[in-house]
Amino acid sequence: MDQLLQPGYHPRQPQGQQQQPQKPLSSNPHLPWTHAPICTHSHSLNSLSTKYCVYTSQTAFINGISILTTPSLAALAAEHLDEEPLSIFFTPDQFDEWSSQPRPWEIVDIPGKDKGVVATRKIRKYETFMVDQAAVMVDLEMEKGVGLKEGMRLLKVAVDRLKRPEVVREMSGRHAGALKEGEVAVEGRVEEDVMMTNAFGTSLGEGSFRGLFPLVSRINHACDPNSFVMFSNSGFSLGIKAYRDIDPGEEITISYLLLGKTHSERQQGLSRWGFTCTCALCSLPTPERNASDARRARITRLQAHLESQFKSHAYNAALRTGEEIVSLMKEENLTALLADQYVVMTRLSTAAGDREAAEMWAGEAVEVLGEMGFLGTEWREEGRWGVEELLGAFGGRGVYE
Ligand SMILES: C[S@@+](CC[C@H](N)C(=O)[O-])C[C@H]1O[C@@H](n2cnc3c(N)ncnc32)[C@H](O)[C@@H]1O
Repeated sequence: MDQLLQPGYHPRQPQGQQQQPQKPLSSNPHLPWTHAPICTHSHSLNSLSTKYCVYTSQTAFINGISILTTPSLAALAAEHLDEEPLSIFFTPDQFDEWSSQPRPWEIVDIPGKDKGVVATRKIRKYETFMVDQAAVMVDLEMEKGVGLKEGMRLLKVAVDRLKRPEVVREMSGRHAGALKEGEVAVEGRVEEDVMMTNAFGTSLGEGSFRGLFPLVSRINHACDPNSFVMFSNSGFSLGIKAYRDIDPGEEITISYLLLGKTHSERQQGLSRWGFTCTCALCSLPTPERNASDARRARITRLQAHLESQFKSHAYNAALRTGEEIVSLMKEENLTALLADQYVVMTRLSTAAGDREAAEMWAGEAVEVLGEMGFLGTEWREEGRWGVEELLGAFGGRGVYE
């Protein structure tokens, strides 16, 4: 459930010739792609001779999309190119309201962070206030299989072929623009920098990808964020929703890391983005920060304990452990983790034969998961989320899987 920004990092190498952008074909045998795929083959032992290509549709989505992947995953991707994000994240009423109003945020300069996104009106708790669609998707297996040089060459082709390549190139890659001393200008370097700085971890079918979402890429990190990312099933669209009410002028933030980490774990996890976090949680006075860290470390220990209790069928003891986890997560304001914990409690109560408790925990889980948007847009009306339905859909989640 946690949103993750996962720019894959690999060291820089010199590059070869410039690839010229190609024009869309007039009579097109490659539909739904608007350009002839450009392909290469893997030379890694794990995926020897696997074919990877750049597939572009300039007409799909908001900015067009380029996908670097295998022909079979491209065929799967082709089934989703007409995905309409508004109908995924909004009910028809919300859709009308959304369409008739200006967007409730703007991209502005934020001191010390380059750009960022701020609210222009009050955003309500759990409101979806931004939708975005991938502009570039890169198969992680391709990156490993074809090597950095070839991967960067194809990435540049992928960006060149977009409807508006500048949407990607104007993003602030950490190194984009300024060559370091002794560094050679290489093909695809700017594009690779932007991917490293701005891409999210996402998926398509069985494949893991780095996905570049132009709007969401402007949102800065906070360890106690006011917003979170929700992906569509295809992985091509996402919605940003508020964890709590956000005031006009307040900066929109998401967490680039899994939630629940201690201060030192967070700073270490964020080091790859090249900034030291000064969010409200990281800036707490030392005694309060230590107390928060102690609660977070205890949650981690208790989760391991609960897992062993579950495995040894000590369900009632596991429920008591789980209750302490719930209370600590509430103190730490870890809403997304709480939703999972409520599912765990439902499952434990069911295993313990306590139907009443199972229904109570299922109610808590459904409330949070529903409000967060994980049960679809009509979850309140459907009334179908009892214990069995919840465990059927979400029972595989939890700390003891
Ligand atoms: C996904 S981008 C966010 C948007 C970016 N600020 C921009 O101007 O496009 C990630 C980069 O933003 C900066 N950033 C994000 N959160 C930050 C924070 N809390 N403090 C300082 N810099 C931050 C870092 O340079 C990071 O590598």
